[in-house]
Amino acid sequence: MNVRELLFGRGRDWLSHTLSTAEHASSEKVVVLSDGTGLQLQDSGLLYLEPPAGRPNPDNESLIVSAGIHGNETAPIEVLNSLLNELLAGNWQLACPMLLILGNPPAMDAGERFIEVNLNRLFGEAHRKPEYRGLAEAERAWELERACQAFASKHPANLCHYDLHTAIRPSLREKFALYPFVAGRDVPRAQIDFLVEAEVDTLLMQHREGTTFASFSSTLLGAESFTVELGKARPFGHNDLSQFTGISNALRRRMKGDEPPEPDRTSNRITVFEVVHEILNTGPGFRFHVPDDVANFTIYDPGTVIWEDDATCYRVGDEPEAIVFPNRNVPVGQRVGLMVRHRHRGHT
Ligand SMILES: O=C(O)CCC(=O)N[C@@H](CCC(=O)O)C(=O)O
Ligand SMILES: [Zn+2]
Repeated sequence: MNVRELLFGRGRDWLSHTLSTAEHASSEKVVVLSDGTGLQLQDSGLLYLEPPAGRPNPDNESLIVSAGIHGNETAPIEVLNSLLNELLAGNWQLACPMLLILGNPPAMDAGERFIEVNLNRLFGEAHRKPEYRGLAEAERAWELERACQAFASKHPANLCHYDLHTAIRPSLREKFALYPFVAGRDVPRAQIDFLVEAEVDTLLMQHREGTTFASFSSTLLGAESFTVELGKARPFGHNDLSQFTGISNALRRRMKGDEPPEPDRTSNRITVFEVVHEILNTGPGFRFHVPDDVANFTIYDPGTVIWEDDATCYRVGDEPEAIVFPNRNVPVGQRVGLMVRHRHRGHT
């Protein structure tokens, strides 16, 4: 049996193993590759990797890379699975400690965004709310938090987390990253370089703390974290993986600990937006005036009414604003969309 089969079973890889164990906890397994890299399958979709002692880790960094937090966002899942298959086949060697996560196995198996509740709204303290008690997604959020906390305590230096997604709508800016809000910080230059290397050309700065996975790892683990949107969500078997080589190559380079490419500092490499307003479903009187089929980053002129209810009417302010993640089908209290505009200040 090769290492892959020892970890995941005959004929399986990480993805097929995760789908096959979607409904139950998988037993913990540990294997060591011939080069000394250790792998510990902690649970379904939860894999810890550690290079052998003494292997150079040039930037002394540790990586958390997650996909499948939404089960129907399949391309990033396939990207991570392929990178792991390459590593297990001995095509390259791992330089840094890493936690790889496929977030919501039952939703992946069902081809759905989530089963009972959106996992990416349950991090931080949110999974403890009474209304989520007993739900599998609340348990999973807590399990992922504990795994990340254990990883961060063991490898606190230069912790980075990339939470990979694809979007429901088409997007006028196809690949973009969201930077969770943490008071008083700005995006490090090396992170911008990495996003550009991954062919992500748009960055959206959040305006307040959230309950997403990336927000949790930024705020509570002190990680440099991003939610990275890589294109449109499609079912397994319908992705054109040639559209994802940017992120795949950039992540592989980081995992191997290779030098980054020389950044081109002469051009405007990334366009920065900031969130100016988060639209929430306010309940029965809520009316959302953005059509269902509108693309992310569609621009609205000043004065346009975006949503209203019996007490409030939100109009675009003095400068044009764009809509991101419009989705009227969310429970009361949850996000229907983000209004964003170009950020004036900043080098990035
Ligand atoms: O396309 C959509 O409407 C959602 C795509 C998606 O899952 N995006 C993340 C963004 C997380 C963040 O706001 O940082 C999400 O909604 O959870
Ligand atoms: Zn998503």
